[in-house]
Amino acid sequence: MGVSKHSFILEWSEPTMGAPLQNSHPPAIVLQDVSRSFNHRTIINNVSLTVQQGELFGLLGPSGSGKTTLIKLMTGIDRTDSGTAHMFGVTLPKLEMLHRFGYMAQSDALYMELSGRQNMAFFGKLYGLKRAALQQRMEEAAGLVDLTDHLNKPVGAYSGGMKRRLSLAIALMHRPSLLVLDEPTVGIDPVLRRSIWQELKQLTEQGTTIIVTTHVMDEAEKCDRLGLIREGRFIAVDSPANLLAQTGCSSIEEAFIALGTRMEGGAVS
Ligand SMILES: Nc1ncnc2c1ncn2[C@@H]1O[C@H](COP(=O)(O)OP(=O)(O)OP(=O)(O)O)[C@@H](O)[C@H]1O
Repeated sequence: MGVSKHSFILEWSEPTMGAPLQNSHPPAIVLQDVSRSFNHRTIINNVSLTVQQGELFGLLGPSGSGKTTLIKLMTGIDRTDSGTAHMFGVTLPKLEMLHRFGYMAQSDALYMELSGRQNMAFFGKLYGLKRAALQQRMEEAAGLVDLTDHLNKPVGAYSGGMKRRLSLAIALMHRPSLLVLDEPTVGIDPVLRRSIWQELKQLTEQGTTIIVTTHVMDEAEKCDRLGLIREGRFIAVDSPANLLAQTGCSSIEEAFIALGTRMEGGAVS
């Protein structure tokens, strides 16, 4: 049993002078010269990035390149060693911002002995949803990930893909302004994956900002912009079309390899 994402201890921080607090439409995320090390090893190296509200932003990079670490810094789940992170104009980390985003971690944070319905109800209440709204949102989110018929089973009896789908439903349930999804479609079949991506697109059209990590290239191509990350640095941040045009490649995978070779050691923000 693990609910690690909900048990992080965050520190309060005061808004920084000069932070864009007066702007009614501040970017969803602003990272400025952010770095993070573990055990004297630099994992995120001086990264800057702005993600606008309503953007569908994809993070693409090899295993261990720092994607999960970066999204933890963007959300204030982890703190930077240097540099600053803002979400909707608020300096991170800040406890109250936990209600502004839905986070789907790579490892499912679910109670195995409870049913899918009980898990959804538990997290829904944590997010402050009350009876009627909670019921409605649970039904909507479960339908979206095709779990309606399995909600009464204990999660311990779910397949890996079903657990992923339940985690996604929980992240979607409180309709956050920002959705952060760490490899959301691993173990999900192609048909359902397509409908989940259609829903993600619709959410961004309604103003939700989505940040998603993926290894799946056809998913990467659906993003408004992609950040290609290698060894804790961006080697490129641009729309899929521009990345292809810039490299003359016919696929994002090839573009990633070409840019990695071309820009060895360089950082782009
Ligand atoms: N809390 C931590 N303590 C020590 N090392 C860490 C910690 N978190 C991440 N790392 C290390 O940082 C590196 C980057 O990890 P991260 O999970 O950010 O990569 P990733 O790009 O998300 O990889 P994947 O695609 O495999 O999920 C790895 O070498 C990992 O072992």
